[in-house]
Amino acid sequence: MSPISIAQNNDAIYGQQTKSLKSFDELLQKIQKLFESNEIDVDQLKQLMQSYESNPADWIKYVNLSKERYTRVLIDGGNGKYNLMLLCWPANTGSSIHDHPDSHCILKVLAGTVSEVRYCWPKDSYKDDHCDGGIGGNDDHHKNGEEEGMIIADENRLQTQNVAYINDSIGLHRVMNPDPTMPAFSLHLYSPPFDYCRIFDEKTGKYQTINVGFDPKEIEAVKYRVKRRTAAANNSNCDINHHHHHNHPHQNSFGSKDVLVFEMDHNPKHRQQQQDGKTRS
Ligand SMILES: N[C@@H](CS(=O)O)C(=O)O
Ligand SMILES: [Fe+2]
Repeated sequence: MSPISIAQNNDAIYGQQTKSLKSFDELLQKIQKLFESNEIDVDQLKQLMQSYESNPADWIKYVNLSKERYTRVLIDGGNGKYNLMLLCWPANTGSSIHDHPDSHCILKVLAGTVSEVRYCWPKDSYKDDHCDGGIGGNDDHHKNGEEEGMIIADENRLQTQNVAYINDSIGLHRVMNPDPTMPAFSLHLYSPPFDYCRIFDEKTGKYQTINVGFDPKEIEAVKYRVKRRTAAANNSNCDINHHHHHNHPHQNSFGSKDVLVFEMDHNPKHRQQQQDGKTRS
């Protein structure tokens, strides 16, 4: 796969006149279109995210709200170039302090209000991975046994429609939905995608590496399975003695047409497997 180079152009002129996007699908398509290129302007991405006017009816179908923790629902795997996901924050929940391994992270609040607290990297942690390369091995980087509390760099309250951006060179963060009763929802775009990150202890600055996955959305609707069969099997009018179409790629040797048959799948286990497969693609 070719590497994606992401340009950061602070003088970007894009979006000065960005018209607002009223449809979530249009946003998804525009993001896909942008990523057709191998050089993507982050500012352009931010502006795209900014330009979408959140309407819960658009994205409610992705919602998967847990009772006690935030959930991550994959919307678009971006052909390996990015992950676009809906994060569902129950009342009074938050993430641990974490990094975004070499990824650009653009976040848009779709509903509710979230607070973002930014932290400086604890001494040596950033350098460790970026100079020595490689995660894993020894997660204890406080060689002299000294422990240091983490330093808050910044605190932002993000309202519905607001967009925030972070990457490892900016620092670490923790996102929270402080509301005691209302859930919050945010749209996150990560490029390139990552499936692990580091979480940090606020008091000691020590970290551990964890895997981050997706929460498959429960499917309410009946899904279809696709089966392939030939029309000859259930079409008595088919004349199997006529061979004049045998060069056609969709004709089998008996001259009947291959058709796709959609079949309802009533087995909930299959449905779950299908969904699992989809969210990991
Ligand atoms: N980066 C976090 C969400 S957030 O707190 O920014 C994640 O991908 O799960
Ligand atoms: Fe994050």
